[in-house]
Amino acid sequence: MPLLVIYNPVCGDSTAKSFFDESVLPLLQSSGKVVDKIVATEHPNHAGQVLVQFLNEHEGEVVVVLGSGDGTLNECITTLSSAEFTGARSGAPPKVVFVLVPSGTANALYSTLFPPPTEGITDAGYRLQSVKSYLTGAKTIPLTLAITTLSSPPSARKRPQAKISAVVVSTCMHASILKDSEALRKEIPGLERFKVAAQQNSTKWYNSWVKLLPAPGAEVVQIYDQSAGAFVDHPESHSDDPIVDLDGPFAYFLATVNVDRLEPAFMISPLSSRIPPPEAACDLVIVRPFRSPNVSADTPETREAFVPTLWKVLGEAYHQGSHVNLRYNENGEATTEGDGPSVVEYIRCGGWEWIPVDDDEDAHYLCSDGAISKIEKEGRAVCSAAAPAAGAGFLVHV
Ligand SMILES: Nc1ncnc2c1ncn2[C@@H]1O[C@H](COP(=O)(O)OP(=O)(O)OP(=O)(O)O)[C@@H](O)[C@H]1O
Repeated sequence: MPLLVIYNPVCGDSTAKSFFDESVLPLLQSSGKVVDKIVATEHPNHAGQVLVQFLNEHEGEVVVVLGSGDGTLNECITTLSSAEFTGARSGAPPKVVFVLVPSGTANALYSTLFPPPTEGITDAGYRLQSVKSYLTGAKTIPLTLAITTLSSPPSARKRPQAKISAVVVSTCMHASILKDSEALRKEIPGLERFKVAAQQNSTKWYNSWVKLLPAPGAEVVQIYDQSAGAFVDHPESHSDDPIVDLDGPFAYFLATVNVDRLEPAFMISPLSSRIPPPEAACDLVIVRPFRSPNVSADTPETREAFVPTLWKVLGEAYHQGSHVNLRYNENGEATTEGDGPSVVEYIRCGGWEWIPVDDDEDAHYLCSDGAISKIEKEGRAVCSAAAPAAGAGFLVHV
């Protein structure tokens, strides 16, 4: 099978080149693998261009050993999804098998597929697990894609734009943090900028209309029931009318595919690995402040008073994803011992619509695998989870 090696020399702590030169390439060679092409990316989107060119030059399914974070993987998938192929490939979507070498900052997909702790294993050993799976011919798994269509208002008569994600699609706090941390990059180069951006956005609530749609093979939308420890049918989703409408305001709204975490310890959608979906689906983590018994109005004071609840949710996500078990107690505190409403609504669905309220500027931002888009005024974002067509799509060695 044709073998392409791509690494991003500037992602994460910029060690991809030395790791490939000293560990990955020698291991491939000593295992008898012939590499057809090796490319160090030179600019954003380069990885996708290289992959499309490689596919045009080779037949059948190809293997890509990819040294990067989630952003470069996304570039490969996005470029390929809209590429026009020539010759034997025209009309037949390609099949690409990725062998991941985590080299980015967060490596959400890799740390989900190969979860820490890593005791008893060296750093190099940890990073070579997908390579070893490839060398031993072990398992591959298909990636589900989340396809988000950003539409303009009907009067604009513009084509919708599609964003493809293999990890996360979010609005609200997560999108705001990603947007603002980019603006802080020059001023604060390290991870500290995410904390500063989180502080800047801690009192924001976001107004939007939301619809939840069932997965193609499921009749209804599902919601996690803490008492049952299982997904159950959403009480407002019925087989004759499965779409669920949710009112805002929202503090947190984040959907994942393929991953249970966004960085090794930040397990924001833990049920995607604890109770794996039987088919392509999004796991949605939602926090709506009005579920709190202490919140009955949207005022600067109630927003300020809600900040500890939001921090509690995010803090518990770092503790094996235990935010999914938080409930309000009689004092309105978020606690795992409470018996009131769940603080987080954890939804499993086929997709969702986000229609931001016009005058809420902040509700118009959407994050797709780290890239920020702006939804136009009177526009909307519609996201759906998609499984690859048989014989095509993206797989990962695990
Ligand atoms: N030579 C290059 N110079 C500058 N940017 C590059 C170069 N090659 C790739 N890039 C860009 O680097 C960005 C970051 O890469 P990537 O997302 O893989 O790593 P990361 O952000 O460190 O990790 P993670 O996504 O896991 O947090 C990508 O958006 C890609 O476009």
